[in-house]
Amino acid sequence: MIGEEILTISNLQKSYGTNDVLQGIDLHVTRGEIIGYIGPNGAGKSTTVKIILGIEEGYTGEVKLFGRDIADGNIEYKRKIGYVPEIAEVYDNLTAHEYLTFIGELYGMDFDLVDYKAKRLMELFGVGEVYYSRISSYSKGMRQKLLIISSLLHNPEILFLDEPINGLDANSVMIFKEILANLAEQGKTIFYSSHIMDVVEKISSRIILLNGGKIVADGTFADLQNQNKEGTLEEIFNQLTGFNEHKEIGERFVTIVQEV
Ligand SMILES: Nc1ncnc2c1ncn2[C@@H]1O[C@H](COP(=O)(O)OP(=O)(O)OP(=O)(O)O)[C@@H](O)[C@H]1O
Repeated sequence: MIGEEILTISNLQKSYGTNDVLQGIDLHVTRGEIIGYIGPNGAGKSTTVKIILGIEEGYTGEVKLFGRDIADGNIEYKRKIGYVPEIAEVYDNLTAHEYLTFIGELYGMDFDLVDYKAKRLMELFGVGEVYYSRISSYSKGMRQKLLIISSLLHNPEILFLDEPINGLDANSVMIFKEILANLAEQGKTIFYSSHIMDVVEKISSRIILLNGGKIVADGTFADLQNQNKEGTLEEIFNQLTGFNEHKEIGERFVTIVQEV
């Protein structure tokens, strides 16, 4: 059902010691949205996602997924989530066939169905020929494609993607953008964290910028352009995070490199 609220975050706060990473996040996400979740290094993007996934505890505030508080002890909601972490631990000694069927079976899928889906998806992503090869022999991009496929095998309702196109070549990025647009059309919700601003600008139906523990911008790219100096998302990001020292820092960096 389009228009249905999938994710609701109310006054989410999280600290690590004296580091108050999230200082009251409020967010309402509707089915079918592609949220570009951006912010400077260390802003708390991964922390937010880990809390929603139930991997990170010790927060205050409330997180509701599919209408239920994730802290209510019922972990059934995790079956409806797909996740591509920024850094993933994959069992390198397995083949994609072994790994993906293992993941599928963890989700309670039938072996033959998951094997069929995994093989077809690998083929469509241009890596069908390494389906029976060990993951340890994969290139970076091949590994990334495997992670993307593994997050989608069980047909999740919501996808959390942390730098998902790391290592993908230009053609594969184009395929991936189409996959995301199609998933959103089918009513899937996508939460996309990345530093690659031109891709975020193009694929997101809504962009959320986290800075200093708070959401400092929330809207379509056009909204953000209207509220700020017109320009690319990269320029808006620079403006909203108050950053304009790149030239000076770059010069000083190279000066120090040249000291011998
Ligand atoms: N397990 C942890 N223990 C202590 N501090 C942590 C832990 N995890 C994250 N932090 C801190 O929380 C802050 C937010 O980290 P987080 O990984 O959420 O940022 P991010 O926005 O995803 O950054 P990046 O863009 O660099 O991936 C950082 O200051 C980080 O050092």
